[in-house]
Amino acid sequence: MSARLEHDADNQHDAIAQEQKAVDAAYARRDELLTQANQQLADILADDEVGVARLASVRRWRAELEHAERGLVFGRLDSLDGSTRRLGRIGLPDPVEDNEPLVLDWRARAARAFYTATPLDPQGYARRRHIRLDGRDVIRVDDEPLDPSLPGTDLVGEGALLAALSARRTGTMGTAIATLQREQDDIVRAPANQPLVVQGGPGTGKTVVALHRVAYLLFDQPELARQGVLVIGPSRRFLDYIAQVLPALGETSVVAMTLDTLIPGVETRLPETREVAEIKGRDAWQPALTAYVRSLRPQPAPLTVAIDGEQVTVDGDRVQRAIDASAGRDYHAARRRFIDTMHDALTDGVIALHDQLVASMEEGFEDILAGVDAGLARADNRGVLLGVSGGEVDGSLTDADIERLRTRIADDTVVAGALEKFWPTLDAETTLSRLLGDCGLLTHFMPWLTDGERNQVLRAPDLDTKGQVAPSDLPLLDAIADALGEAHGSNDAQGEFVAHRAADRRDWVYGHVVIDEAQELSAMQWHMVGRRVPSRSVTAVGDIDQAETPHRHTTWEQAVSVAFGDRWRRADLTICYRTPREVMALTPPVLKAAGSHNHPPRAMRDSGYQPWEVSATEEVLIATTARLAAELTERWAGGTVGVIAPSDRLTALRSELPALPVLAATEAKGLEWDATLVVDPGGICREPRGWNGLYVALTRCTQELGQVLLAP
Ligand SMILES: Nc1ncnc2c1ncn2[C@@H]1O[C@H](COP(=O)(O)OP(=O)(O)OP(=O)(O)O)[C@@H](O)[C@H]1O
Repeated sequence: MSARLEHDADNQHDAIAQEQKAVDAAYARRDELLTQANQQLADILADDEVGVARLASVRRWRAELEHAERGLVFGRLDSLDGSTRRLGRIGLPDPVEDNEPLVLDWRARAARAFYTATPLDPQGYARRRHIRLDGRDVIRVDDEPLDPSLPGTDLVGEGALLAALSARRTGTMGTAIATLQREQDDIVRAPANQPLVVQGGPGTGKTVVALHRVAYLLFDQPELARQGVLVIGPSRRFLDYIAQVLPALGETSVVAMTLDTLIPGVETRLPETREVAEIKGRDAWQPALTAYVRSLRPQPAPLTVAIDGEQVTVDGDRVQRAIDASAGRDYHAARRRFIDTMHDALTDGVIALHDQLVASMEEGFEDILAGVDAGLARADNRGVLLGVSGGEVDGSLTDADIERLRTRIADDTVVAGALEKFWPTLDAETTLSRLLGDCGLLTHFMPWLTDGERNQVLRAPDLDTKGQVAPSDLPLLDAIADALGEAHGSNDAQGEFVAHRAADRRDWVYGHVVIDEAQELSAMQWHMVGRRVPSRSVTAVGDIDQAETPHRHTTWEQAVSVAFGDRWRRADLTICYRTPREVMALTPPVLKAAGSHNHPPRAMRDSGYQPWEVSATEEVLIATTARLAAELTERWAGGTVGVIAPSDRLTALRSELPALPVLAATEAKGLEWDATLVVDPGGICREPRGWNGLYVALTRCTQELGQVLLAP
């Protein structure tokens, strides 16, 4: 061993020993805090609001401590003044109150330099150290001097980053808190008071950034935890990331959903064509549906209700005034207001009837009146409620009598039935199905549909059974549900954590919403998201060049103007961490053919594997693919291999390759493997938005790409 290598090894050994001491102290503190938290949980009495809130907060803290077992400490910053700070997944306070924390939370402002300091901009620091743990053992230490006289690079912690990126893929996403890059960190910590749209090519860490931003915002703005953060991802698999990357948060303050599950209790099971999805995604549905729901309010007409055997009528003018006075509210809120007014009007009607009877009595028909009143009182106890009886009519009603009468009218099932008939409660699914099943209504409210489009949208009205909706119906359903409002006023959701309460409510208003693969949202889906966050505190990440849904937008301006107008900010991620340089070199012509004006992101590393192509005729395509896939599986043993092919080849390939993921390009979005085999790329290009699909397919590998071309 040369003297230099020996010296490095000694240094590494000393540094590991030094860090091990600090890491041991951190784990001891974490264990102590965990014991304290468990003790507090046993002691807290949750018998009032304060107790319940305290219990929830200690539970949250305990969850954070539990999940911090892995990677408790990952870095250290050394200041020019000789002081040091260690960074970790969570902050650990020193046992002595005023002392510096033992471990600084990576989200704290003071931790920012760990992600942004470079030799060119050292921010008062002399060194950054990455500490790698295996369980509780320090196994490696990487030092990076932040000395302005050294050559600079735009990568932070390059050694640790390269090690993380070159590791074999296991199929699960890990946290990147130790190696977040500057442009990523800028987005993670950006203010949340304005919509932020993040454009990033494949592998630039959009998902990583989106998830770390959630963790950061909940730390930096604890009040967000009260409202909760909604994370919308493209697939179930994406949602599993939450559990891997944000374990403690996922349980308490974060609701993770796909667009198809945004309405609790409604499942999207009906298939649909791309054409129908495109039509139903258009912005013009929003005003059309609002107008349609408005049209369902009743027309003014006299309202006659039998109360205690008497016909009580509210005249048309008063009904008209009540309908007018309820305007400006959603359908059910307006209905509730109208019904309140009708209860008043019917009470007035009964009182008027009573006054008439008294007046008649005064005119000398006491005996007739007494007979009538006594009969009514016997029949239904009205006499008791009015405070009068056949034997002792004195003609006057007290305020308490009138109040009792009104309550009774409000509780009367016959009155309720008549009012329900006049202004019915509606459910969103039936209301939407009626519209979609009625050619006349569609023509009236959506005159902009061509005849062909209307026929595609039109469907049998008997499909209104619960759950029978297609994915593109969901935003329509949501728009209708919003215009209808809650039929019975707000019902408080149950659950200890915000996440549980929010997930059960369609109309929960979140503090912040994060959307991954945001390029796929239709205009109507943007409306659906917007309803959940009226503050427009939104982070949307995506790649406009990977869009595969049938909606027509091709720029972010077109995509998000529906939701944000022009009041949004854009940030770009420009470095590709996944796909190696050799593979990214293939993508510019594909991107151009997809009609994009963007540049592919800059790959940050070589893998040492040149992409390769093999040609095969139709007859041997499957067998050739199987052979090549077997070779790749062997070469990448311990890692992962994925196969991407045109949709019409999937069935045949899947039966030949049962042990491997065989996916269409659209299904492969967001996924990555060590090696990817793309089968019949020409066939992928011919699919709808096929060049975008091929762009996705080519950029899934972290190391090696092979293509099986179809030979003529
Ligand atoms: N700062 C980082 N440190 C370590 N790994 C990172 C970092 N940034 C990104 N990665 C890794 O790079 C890969 C790509 O990240 P991610 O999936 O977030 O990219 P993406 O932009 O969402 O990609 P796509 O558009 O293809 O879905 C993942 O393996 C991720 O863990």
